[in-house]
Amino acid sequence: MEAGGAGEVDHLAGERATAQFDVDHMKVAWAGSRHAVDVADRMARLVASDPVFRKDNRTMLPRKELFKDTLRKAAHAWKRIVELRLTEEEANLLRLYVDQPGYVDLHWGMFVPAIKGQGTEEQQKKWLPLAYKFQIIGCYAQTELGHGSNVQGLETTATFDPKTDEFVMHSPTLTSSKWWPGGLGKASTHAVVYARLITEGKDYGIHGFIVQLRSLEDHSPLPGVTLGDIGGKFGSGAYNSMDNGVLRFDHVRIPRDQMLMRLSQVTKEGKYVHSNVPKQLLYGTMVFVRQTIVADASKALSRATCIAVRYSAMRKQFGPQTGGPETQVLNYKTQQSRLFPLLASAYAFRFVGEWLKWLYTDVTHKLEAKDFSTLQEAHACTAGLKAVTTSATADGIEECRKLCGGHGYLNSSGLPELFATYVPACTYEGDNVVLLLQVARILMKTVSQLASGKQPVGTMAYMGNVQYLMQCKCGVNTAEDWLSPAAIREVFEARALRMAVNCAQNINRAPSQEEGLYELSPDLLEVAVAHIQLIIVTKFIEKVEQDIPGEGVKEQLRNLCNVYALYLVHKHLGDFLSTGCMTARQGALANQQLGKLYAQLRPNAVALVDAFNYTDHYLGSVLGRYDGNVYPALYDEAWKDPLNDSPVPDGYREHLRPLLKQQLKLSRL
Ligand SMILES: CC/C=C\C/C=C\C/C=C\C/C=C\C/C=C\C/C=C\CCC(=O)SCCNC(=O)CCNC(=O)[C@H](O)C(C)(C)COP(=O)(O)OP(=O)(O)OC[C@H]1O[C@@H](n2cnc3c(N)ncnc32)[C@H](O)[C@@H]1OP(=O)(O)O
Ligand SMILES: Cc1cc2nc3c(=O)[nH]c(=O)nc-3n(C[C@H](O)[C@H](O)[C@H](O)COP(=O)(O)OP(=O)(O)OC[C@H]3O[C@@H](n4cnc5c(N)ncnc54)[C@H](O)[C@@H]3O)c2cc1C
Repeated sequence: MEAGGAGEVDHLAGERATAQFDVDHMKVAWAGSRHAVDVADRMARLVASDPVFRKDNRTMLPRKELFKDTLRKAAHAWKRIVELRLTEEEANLLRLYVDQPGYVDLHWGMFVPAIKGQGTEEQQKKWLPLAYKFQIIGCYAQTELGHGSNVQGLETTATFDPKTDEFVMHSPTLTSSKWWPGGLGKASTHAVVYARLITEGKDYGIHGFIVQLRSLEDHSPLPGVTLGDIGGKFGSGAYNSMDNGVLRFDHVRIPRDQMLMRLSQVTKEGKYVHSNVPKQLLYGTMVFVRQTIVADASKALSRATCIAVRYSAMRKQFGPQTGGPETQVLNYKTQQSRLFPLLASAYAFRFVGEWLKWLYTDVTHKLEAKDFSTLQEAHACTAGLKAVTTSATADGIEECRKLCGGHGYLNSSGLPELFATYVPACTYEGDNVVLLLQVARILMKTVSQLASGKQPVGTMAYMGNVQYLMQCKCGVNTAEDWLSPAAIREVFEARALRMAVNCAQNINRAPSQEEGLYELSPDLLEVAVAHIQLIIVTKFIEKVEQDIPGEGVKEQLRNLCNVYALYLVHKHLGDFLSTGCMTARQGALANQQLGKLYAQLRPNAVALVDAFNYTDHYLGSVLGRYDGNVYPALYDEAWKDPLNDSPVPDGYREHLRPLLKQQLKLSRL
């Protein structure tokens, strides 16, 4: 927990004293409201003070024990939620702070939303109360051994039998085995299964079905259902707490009313009826989850940067040639230029995540009113932001590990497990490359419609300003000029649009559109990234333009926003130069300004990570401790490893002793 208890010494007090802003108000800006800070604080402390939620030994547990520990924590969390009558907001936060991936994530995160989004009112009335009370446990079974990205290529079949008014669920091939769904392997009693709907001899493509998998009496798989876990995954602890599973059906029958029928129906005579709605609504659960993944990216990256900033502030190496105390590694300019852009990115992802949540809610209201005009915008923003933020976060966590030197490689630093748990976010809920290509296709379509005078809307509205953006010249003359939000916005808009137009022109030169899209797909990825980075920068600028209370808070956020934008300019300078958006000199000025911003950020760095308001329990890192008292903690932690249970290791008698004795004999010869 935070420092302040009797006898505790705050080794980072000096760092905290140099902050030039009101940390308490920054906590509000980060969390979204005073209420959000208070609820999060209460839930984090509740979890941290409960011994069942202990996690410091997690990476040392064998898989079976880790899984059992996950079941115990999930059951205990549910018990506390019921006993304390927690609200949905409080319950979600409690689960977040328990911080152990498990079946509940998929139950609440995908099974329930799939039924809400794709079930009729009647189906919702039947299934949701069961799910809400945990009388059933559900998962989301879409991906198969043979196909994940290509959802239309799934092979599982649901064939309607009008004689019995049932669907027959079947896995016709090995590759049709469901493979990966979280919670499926050992915990779930039910699944929303995606399968090809076949009726009257015709294949109508992929639809969702609620299928019971296990007995509610003894949890054994139902007849015709084969179930299991798919095996150990990357890293110790980490995502191994999750029972990602395999599922096969051998002609399993389910009642007709277990097809999710909000978007399309099958009558009892076997007639297929499609409601007058876009078929992509079938993908609605994925859009919902991608939006939550963007919010999670800021949590994971802020955790990693919190650990790296606090540790870098206490760690000392070398010193001035003239003698005197050693230098805090955070004072090295190289450390700052690697770490501060990640800190700025954590804030940027937090605010774009907040905006994306608003967009998602807005689109959902429109869909309810049968207005489908913003569906494409929702798809492009959720897919693109999911891809860009998760890739940057995974890379950022790994960079934070390196920023902590050797100690960052220890499990007790928390960083290896955080990385191993986080990195599959680049793959699940849509491989990042596949998702960026979706965004790029939409951008190419938008460019092709510009000539006809169709005005792009939403986050693509800037493309309508094509005449100006294709020829504008960046007006920056001094390093300070880069502090202008208008200048930053313009170069990001010009870069994104010019890259998109260039790519569209190259595609048009190809023998066919399809061939062009195929040949130029590496360029298309960069086009999509440029567009998404523009969105993140724009939303950060808009955030900073709002009324933000608290002494110095707005100034710090403006600083972070400029760091984020100019770091991207520096990193992608090739894009900006090759599209003629700026000159090499202006690029050098941006880098010069970046150096000045790092110097301004330095005295505020520790306070900026304190504003995340993470408990030591949630951080799970001896290096990131609030009090900065790292060395005794590292030393104590080492002795907890089971390898240190005895001074002479198991295996000495069989493998070390004979070897040593043999060497002794040989040396005597
Ligand atoms: C120990 C603890 C320590 C630390 C913890 C720290 C951090 C942890 C952090 C986070 C963890 C927390 C939570 C995790 C939560 C969840 C993760 C768990 C599980 C993940 C679950 C899954 O993975 S579920 C499976 C997901 N699968 C996919 O995403 C598949 C990807 N593929 C697709 O989406 C599609 O098939 C496609 C889009 C790639 C292609 O589809 P299709 O072939 O049908 O389409 P076309 O390309 O032909 O396009 C046709 C038109 O449709 C439009 N379109 C496509 N998709 C959508 C959409 N979703 N919405 C709207 N429109 C869409 C497309 O644009 C085309 O439009 P046109 O106008 O051009 O016709
Ligand atoms: C930890 C974890 C949890 C998961 N949980 C669930 C779950 O709960 N439920 C569920 O249904 N699924 C789940 N999944 C599955 C996940 O959604 C898929 O793995 C993901 O969608 C990627 O699909 P894939 O595995 O088929 O990758 P592939 O598509 O086979 O990707 C392999 C490579 O091919 C490339 N590629 C593929 N298509 C293209 C293309 N068109 N153009 C260019 N390159 C391409 C990719 O970029 C990648 O480099 C989970 C996966 C993981 C890792």
